[in-house]
Amino acid sequence: APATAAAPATAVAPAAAPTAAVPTTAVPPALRTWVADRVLAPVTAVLAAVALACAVLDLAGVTVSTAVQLVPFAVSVLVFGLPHGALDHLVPARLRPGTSTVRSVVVVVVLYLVVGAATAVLWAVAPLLGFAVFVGITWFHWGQGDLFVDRLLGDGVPGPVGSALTVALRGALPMVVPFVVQPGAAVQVVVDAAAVVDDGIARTVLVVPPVVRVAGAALVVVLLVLHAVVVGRSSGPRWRQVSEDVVLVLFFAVVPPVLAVGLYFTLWHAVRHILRLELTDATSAVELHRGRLLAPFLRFVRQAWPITAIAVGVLVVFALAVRRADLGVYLVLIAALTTPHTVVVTWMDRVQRTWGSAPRGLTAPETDRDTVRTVTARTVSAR
Ligand SMILES: CC1=C(/C=C/C(C)=C/C=C/C(C)=C/C=O)C(C)(C)CCC1
Ligand SMILES: [Fe+2]
Repeated sequence: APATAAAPATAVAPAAAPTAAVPTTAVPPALRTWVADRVLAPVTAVLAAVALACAVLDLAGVTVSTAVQLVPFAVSVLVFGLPHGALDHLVPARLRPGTSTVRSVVVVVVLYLVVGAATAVLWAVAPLLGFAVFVGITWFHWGQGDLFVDRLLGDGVPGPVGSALTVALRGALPMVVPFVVQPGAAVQVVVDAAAVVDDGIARTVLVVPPVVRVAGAALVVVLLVLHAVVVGRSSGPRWRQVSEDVVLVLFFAVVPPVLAVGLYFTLWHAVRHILRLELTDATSAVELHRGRLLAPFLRFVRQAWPITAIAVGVLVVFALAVRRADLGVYLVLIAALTTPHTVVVTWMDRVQRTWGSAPRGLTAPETDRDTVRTVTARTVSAR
């Protein structure tokens, strides 16, 4: 009898204790290492290399052609970028036990129709305001994407204030730095996108007032310094945080804005979010825990292609309707999709508690360490 009484206690303890008490150990170290070394570090290195190349070209007086600058956004229609939101309809079913797939799909489809339509109406009535709201939402959304990765890896700045600082800084780097350092090029993108819905705006000459540039620069510097100080004081690993901050600020300062934002969207934000989604799929999560990156990604591609195809269809219809096919058209579509997508991801943040001190359920519940061990043992013994 004592043996049977003791058994459940030992079986439960290892899985439950770390999640509740020590957030940094909620994700096994192996997964943290795979993600940091094989996904995050290579992407940071690519951005650093592009920044260096652009700085050298700039010194040599060479300008990067518009066609080349558009490549990452063009690629993002099919690779990483547009697909990264294509599983939103499955998110409630995956993260809330007991939610049926049908209910999950219906709720998210209604959300997309209502919130996406509201965004489209705002653009139709006031395109420049529409773009401004889009920049604000992207600031928040790209920041929250980085916050999740911090929580997954157990580094970064903890607690609600730390979360707000992380989101404010990481969203500001792509959304504020281009307007501060390369205002002419950045503002041209805004005018081109607004002109999709109101061609009168095409002739508008927008300028970023010097005072706004100075205020933007001051804000970014303050956020960078605060982040560096708080990360420096923390006991966790600091190298990733600080190196990413430095690379991102230089990247958005020297790389032409369209190229910079396109590369960041595709390789940084979308890749990180796809990883987050893969971790909500039990099969993929187990594979990720074992260091496999390709199989979960192919699984994601299989799950994401139908909605991606629908989104591409909407893009084509929209381009035909406005009789243009350029970055502006793509950005208007992304704006309409990003508002509901951000609602879904904010809901994920709530369920996964990424803003609090003790994040929970960052990976599918079936993939705690014991399950991974059992699955591994089963696979090994089957050989
Ligand atoms: C292209 C570009 C800009 C804005 C891009 C935006 C706002 C993109 C948003 C994409 C999203 C939200 C994708 C989904 O996650 C700026 C900042 C005006 C600077 C100039 C280049
Ligand atoms: Fe996103």
